[in-house]
Amino acid sequence: MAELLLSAPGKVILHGEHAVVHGKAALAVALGLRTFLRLRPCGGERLRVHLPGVGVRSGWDVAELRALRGRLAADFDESKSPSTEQLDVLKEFAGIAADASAPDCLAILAFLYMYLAISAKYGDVPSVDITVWSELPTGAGLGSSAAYAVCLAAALLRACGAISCPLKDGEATARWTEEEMTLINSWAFQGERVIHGNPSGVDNAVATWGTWSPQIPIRKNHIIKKGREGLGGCLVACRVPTLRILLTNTKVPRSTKVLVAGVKEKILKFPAIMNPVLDSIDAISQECQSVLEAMAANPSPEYYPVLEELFDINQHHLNVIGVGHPSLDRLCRVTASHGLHSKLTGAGGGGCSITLLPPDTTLLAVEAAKRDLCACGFECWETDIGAPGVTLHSSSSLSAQVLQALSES
Ligand SMILES: Nc1ncnc2c1ncn2[C@@H]1O[C@H](COP(=O)(O)OP(=O)(O)OP(=O)(O)O)[C@@H](O)[C@H]1O
Ligand SMILES: C[C@@](O)(CCO)CC(=O)[O-]
Ligand SMILES: [Mg+2]
Repeated sequence: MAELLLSAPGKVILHGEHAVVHGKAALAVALGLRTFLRLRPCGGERLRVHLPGVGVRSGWDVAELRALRGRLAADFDESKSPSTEQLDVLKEFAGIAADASAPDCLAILAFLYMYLAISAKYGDVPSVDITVWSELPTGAGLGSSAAYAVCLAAALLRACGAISCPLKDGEATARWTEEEMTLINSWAFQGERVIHGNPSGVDNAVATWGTWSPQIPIRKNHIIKKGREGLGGCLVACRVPTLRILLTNTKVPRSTKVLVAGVKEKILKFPAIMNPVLDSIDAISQECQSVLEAMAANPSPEYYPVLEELFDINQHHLNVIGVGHPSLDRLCRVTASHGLHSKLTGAGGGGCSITLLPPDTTLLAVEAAKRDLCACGFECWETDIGAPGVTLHSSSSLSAQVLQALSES
């Protein structure tokens, strides 16, 4: 088989993080920052993996992996969750402690699970050398785990022949068919389960399908159907506005898995208090969607104060459900001092926030806000919102920087 180069985008959640895990709506957009994967055939019956973002360089004998697959003795399917017993066997095999949650451990575990499950269902993956490199910060709320899982799912499914290679000679990029993307998304969701514990599936859906429009309403357990209906509906029914957003990374590390588990615990402890908050977040997502649709039809600046107020209310709600952080409070105060409104995005607990930049925001105000945010030790950047989902690339379509990062293995 030939070399494969592919990529998947990160995402920004405008509203609905955490609530989406409990069946509420979320509005998410694909981000112009991507994770890239290179798969190269190699000899020697070895599988080699290089993940520079999390400091992993590992390799296993293919025969050893086949034996491990036998030990798991499972009927793998894209609709089946990884079981605790299976993950325990993988941890033992990879020398990972039972309670390990470090980025490299989770990355290896997700890789091994997807490799074994996909090869068990569709046939052996040949000896290959896989490198994954990302423009996304890891564990910062921008969907790095989902972009990683989507890249792995697409590469492994292609390597064992379960999906086609849509890239024709002379083409720069290509996308898979709807049916193939559904399969990629389902396997990526299982990879996300290894990393997140109990993901909603919103992040992998966005990384798979991407979006050129700033809204895909998605609910847990209706990911593909809802997401596709939502996306199709948006593209057909309305034009959507381009939002200018400043992304800020507090650089405070956190784990989505831990934060999602913490919210669940709070809901179980105080259902009568927490459930109305989730309902309110759901209403915010619905309201934001209506406003965005109205803005698309009538791009008037009068809508921005509403969007800003929704950011403020949701940020308070996210603090109430326990996923705020002092660094995020500080960030919101700094942007507020420049008349700008922010909320955390993704799992919270640190990580990234989004700040809305209405069209009348002066360059000077943005620069002043950025300067003050950087002075807090944060990193911020404006980036494109709306990006294609999982994509196959020819090597000539990738920048020299990406190619170099992928070949430094
Ligand atoms: N480029 C990568 N290479 C290998 N593993 C990665 C890569 N990017 C992410 N991961 C895995 O995903 C984990 C981070 O996932 P986590 O869900 O906590 O954060 P996130 O996806 O960046 O944020 P969020 O889920 O809030 O959007 C890392 O600890 C690592 O295991
Ligand atoms: C916090 C969360 O809602 C978003 C993480 O990007 C988790 C999920 O949806 O799986
Ligand atoms: Mg994640």
